[in-house]
Amino acid sequence: MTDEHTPPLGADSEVGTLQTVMLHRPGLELKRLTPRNNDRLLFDGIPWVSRAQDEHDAFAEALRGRGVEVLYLTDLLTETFADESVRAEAIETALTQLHIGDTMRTYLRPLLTESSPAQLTTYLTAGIRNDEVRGGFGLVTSLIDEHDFIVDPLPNLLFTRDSSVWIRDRVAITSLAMPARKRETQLTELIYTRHPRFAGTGTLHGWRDEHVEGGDVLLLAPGVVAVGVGERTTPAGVEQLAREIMHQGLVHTVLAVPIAQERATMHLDTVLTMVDVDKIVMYPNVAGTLQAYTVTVAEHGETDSDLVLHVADAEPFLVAAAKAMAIDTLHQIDTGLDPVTAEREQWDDGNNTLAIAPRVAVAYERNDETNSRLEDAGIEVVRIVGSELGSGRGGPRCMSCPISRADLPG
Ligand SMILES: NC(=[NH2+])NCCC[C@H](N)C(=O)O
Repeated sequence: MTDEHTPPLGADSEVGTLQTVMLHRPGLELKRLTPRNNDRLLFDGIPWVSRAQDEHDAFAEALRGRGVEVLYLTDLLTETFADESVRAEAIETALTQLHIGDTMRTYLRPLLTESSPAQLTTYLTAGIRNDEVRGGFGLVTSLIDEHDFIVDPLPNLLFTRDSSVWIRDRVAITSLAMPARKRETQLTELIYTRHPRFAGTGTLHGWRDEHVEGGDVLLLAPGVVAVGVGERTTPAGVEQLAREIMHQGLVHTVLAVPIAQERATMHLDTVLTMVDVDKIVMYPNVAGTLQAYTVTVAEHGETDSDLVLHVADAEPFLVAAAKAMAIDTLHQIDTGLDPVTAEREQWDDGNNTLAIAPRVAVAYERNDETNSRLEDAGIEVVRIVGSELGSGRGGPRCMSCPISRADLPG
């Protein structure tokens, strides 16, 4: 559903003027975090939820102040649930995925079916704790601790970057690697396939059992995508993504970029982000060693599986990227940080900026050194507070899924 006020869907760069973005305002699902489950649920601490909400509201307001339309994942989901058949489909998929046994399944089905669209959104995002179910008791509920979950909460929904990514006018429904996040894409898939605003949008999702996460996917330039391969995106995952997007003619080159399989560098966007059409901010401690394999099409085929790929030898990332982008140099902002400061600021997502236009980037204010070097290089830094938001290890780029960006001039 588009009208003259709705920009066309999609993005073909990291830096074209941001028009529409999907965020998730942290809610009840964050209140589920305890010292017993935070590691499994991929948070490094227990956030102060009301403060996290304030910080997030300020982030959204900073974007709106720059003319960006902010959509919230849970609003879209609730709107999608206005349709009873979508609710039924969501409930069946959720029930199939949960490890709860048939007694609990039989009990939950009517509970979920009778709930309102908004209540269903809450159940599916904030989860259901054992002590919150009344009746339907069976072996499973007796064996699970009363404060454990029948339906796990999804605290990492905050990081909307990972559970879907737009490449030109298609949206990839990703396949998340960590068990704690798997259910997230069930929700993004419902939104993109069933919400009227996205009617007719083509989806990419041929991953089978492989993984691709949006935080690993960087749209370096129209036609050129870099994909991190490490803790989250798997080698066969990037191959499949490359096949799909090259077969569909969305891009001509994919750069596969190996990154250390560590929490600190879980996604490519924790290591580098773009701040201008030809400038990136990059974690200096990896800058000297980051490599890329350039993947292009050697021969087209009937289907994406028939495509013959050409994979070049690994080259330094900046060299491979500039060649693919057909520019002389992809500049790395010289942050000149000593390795310890660099390591501290990388951990706090200093390199995880969200460009809202060429040379304008949203960044956590705490990363003083990186931010002032960005400013020295002529980048306008829109600072946001992230003391609580950051405890999930994600910055402004992780917390945003661009749905529409203006094409770059020229
Ligand atoms: N695009 C990103 N860097 N996302 C960060 C995600 C952080 C989240 N706690 C996770 O471990 O999955």
